Amino acid sequence: MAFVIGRETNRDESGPTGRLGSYRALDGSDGASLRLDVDTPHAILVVGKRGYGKSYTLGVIAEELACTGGVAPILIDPMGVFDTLTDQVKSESVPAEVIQNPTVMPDVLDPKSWCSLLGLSPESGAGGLVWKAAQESTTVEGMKANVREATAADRDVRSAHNHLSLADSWDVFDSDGLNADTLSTGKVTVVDVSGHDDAPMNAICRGVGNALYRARLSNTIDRLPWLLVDEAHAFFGGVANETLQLLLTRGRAPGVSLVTATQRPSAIPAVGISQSDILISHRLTAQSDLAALESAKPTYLQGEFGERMPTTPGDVVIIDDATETVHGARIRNRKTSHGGKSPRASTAMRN
Ligand SMILES: Nc1ncnc2c1ncn2[C@@H]1O[C@H](COP(=O)(O)OP(=O)(O)OP(=O)(O)O)[C@@H](O)[C@H]1O
Repeated sequence: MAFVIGRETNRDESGPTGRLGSYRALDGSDGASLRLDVDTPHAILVVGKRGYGKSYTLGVIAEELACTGGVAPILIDPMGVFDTLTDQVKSESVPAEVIQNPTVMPDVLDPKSWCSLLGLSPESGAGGLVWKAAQESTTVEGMKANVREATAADRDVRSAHNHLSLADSWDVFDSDGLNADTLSTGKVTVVDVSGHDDAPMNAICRGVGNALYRARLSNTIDRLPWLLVDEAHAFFGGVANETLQLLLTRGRAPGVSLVTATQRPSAIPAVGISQSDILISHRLTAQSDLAALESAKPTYLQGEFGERMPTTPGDVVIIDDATETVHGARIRNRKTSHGGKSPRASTAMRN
């Protein structure tokens, strides 16, 4: 019989689950099957040092969600490695689509976030102009016009205008940008933000997260969204931070799940760890990362965690708040191919 991570022991057992992998026996062999509750909303944090399987695990969760009814999985892909989810697989099809060149609505950013996105202090002359423009206009063109018409020092007008022109050149803002209806499909939607700098990547992540949250609050979509974010430290450090924290603290009530993956748990806010009800940890060795996890989850981590630290890619320790249990497991093989392999000179020589 399989154990279901994230499902309280006294809960009805009929809801959907996804296959995560299997227990890791002491001799390294596979034990009983381990599944993930995908019936109710969760906040899941996947951590591990480079090359030990975080993206692979995110791909496994995405594959399971793609094959689950009633959910809308959306994966923010900063490295462009998840387009392989659309691979045709013989065994079982994984419904997936990739959105290249995604755009979001400009009004997803409030005036303060516009200043922060452009690296302007709201107290500066140029920052003040951007703040006012964002308050009074909902398109980047409109904001630029607003700045041009402002009565202010030439230098500030030029600076504010140049910063807005830079944002325009990213091509990520559009009044017809991604909305919850387009994102809420039975497939896993990969939002490819690779090729963008941190600022535009963050704007897209924020736009997608906000759209899903608002749509669930206003009951305009039926499916329960699951937002999966790889390299999450890059988003917790930018304008997407506010949205990710909102989803972590208030997302589950309207039915929005968040799955974040990072190689640097010490670089994400403590709430990113403490508010996650499921922690999937691949191998970690940096003392600062272990300390960040231990200070946010002391009850489960003391003793057992260090002792069970995995040594092989694909092996994990799972800490489950719902059942207050810790599990040593091996994540299953992907159905679709994994696109996150490190480039190797020896492979390039063979080609
Ligand atoms: N569950 C697994 N089963 C089989 N192989 C795995 C598994 N997890 C990881 N691997 C192997 O480990 C390699 C590295 O995994 P992955 O790309 O997910 O690492 P990562 O932790 O995301 O690294 P990075 O931080 O560099 O993105 C994969 O290419 C794959 O070969």
